[in-house]
Amino acid sequence: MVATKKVGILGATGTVGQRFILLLADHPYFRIHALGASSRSAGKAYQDAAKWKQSQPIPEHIASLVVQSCSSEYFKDCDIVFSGLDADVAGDIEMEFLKADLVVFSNAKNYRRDPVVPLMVPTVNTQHFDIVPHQRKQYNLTKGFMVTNANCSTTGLAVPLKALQDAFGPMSHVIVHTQQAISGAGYPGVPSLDILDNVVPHIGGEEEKMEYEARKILGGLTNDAAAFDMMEQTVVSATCTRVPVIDGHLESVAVKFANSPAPSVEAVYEALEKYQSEAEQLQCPSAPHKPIVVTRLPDRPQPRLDRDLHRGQAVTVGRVRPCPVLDIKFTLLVHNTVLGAAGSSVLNAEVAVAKGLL
Ligand SMILES: NC(=O)C1=CN([C@@H]2O[C@H](COP(=O)(O)OP(=O)(O)OC[C@H]3O[C@@H](n4cnc5c(N)ncnc54)[C@H](OP(=O)(O)O)[C@@H]3O)[C@@H](O)[C@H]2O)C=CC1
Ligand SMILES: N[C@@H](CC(=O)OP(=O)(O)O)C(=O)O
Repeated sequence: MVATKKVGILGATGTVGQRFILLLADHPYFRIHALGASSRSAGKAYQDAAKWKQSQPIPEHIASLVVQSCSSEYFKDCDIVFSGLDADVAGDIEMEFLKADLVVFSNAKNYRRDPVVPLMVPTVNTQHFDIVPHQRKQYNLTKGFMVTNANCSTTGLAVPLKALQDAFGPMSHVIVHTQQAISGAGYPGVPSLDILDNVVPHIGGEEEKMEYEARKILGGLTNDAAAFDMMEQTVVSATCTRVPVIDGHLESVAVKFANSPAPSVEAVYEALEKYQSEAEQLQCPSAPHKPIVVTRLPDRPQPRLDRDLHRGQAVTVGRVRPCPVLDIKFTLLVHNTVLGAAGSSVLNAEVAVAKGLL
């Protein structure tokens, strides 16, 4: 039985913030205690501040909570602070919270490349929590620490790549092409006249993030748990596009393994099916029973049909086939605002609780 933890949400009114509200409203041991957003929202009841766009209503006990500005003084009683802040402001605000010795789980890109901050996908690299004691020393903290989650497209990619790396050793080349949902751009996001009846073949900064982040996530930690070892032997090439889908990023992936011969299609399916995560072994309440849902149907995965499997915390993988250029290719689907954003933070925090870090 885990003792109740008070949690705060920064950026609570945004697309990711709204997902946090839904994921945390009935959580078995996290209780929403404080909500933060910009000065446009501070002082208002949540239901008046948020442009609520979820298919479920605002949970009753949250609707009347007053939104605060994002200053650590209003969050000092929180055991955990989840951040869905706009990246333009996340850097300064999250650092102020960390220096106030608070525990911060961030969705923003600002600290993903920090040498002592884990970049964590909860069904992939929760072993990276081992750097927390070193991070605390660096920042002179007693109980606080910061963990970031990855870019939403990188998150979907990292899960099957980890299963393949565990089963068949390192990959030398990964080529990925994404078809990303419009909710990835926040609210109001991409203008309807740009996206309806159209595909936009560019998402600023996204390809560089995927090419870097996958290698930090799939790398290890040094023996003294004071630095990350990037997965240097793998080159990742990404092409990112925006398509008129509301939620769910679809990705076409081709990989070449460093070792030969390459595994068969059947061996790849089996490795994906067998893959398990530490989050599930630790019996975290939001852990998917299967981090990877394998489909052998020829026309799946599809965003509308597969994004909510395992409450949006699993990655669906299908269409595994030989690649005439690299070794094998497949298609994956990730729910970009659940496992790709708020869901990752919540599950990362559950793992931190299970590991006794807070
Ligand atoms: N959408 C997605 O799929 C994913 C998003 N992310 C990342 O998560 C973060 C949030 O994204 P998203 O929810 O889409 O963005 P939104 O634009 O929908 O929401 C941004 C939030 O930040 C708040 N905010 C803006 N300016 C300030 C400020 N000056 N001070 C305090 N709060 C402020 C807004 O408050 P207010 O309402 O008051 O303006 C709002 O709550 C971003 O860093 C994004 O890159 C990561 C992975 C996936
Ligand atoms: N850029 C992503 C969402 C996002 O905000 O990513 P990041 O957290 O890496 O900035 C998308 O548009 O789908």
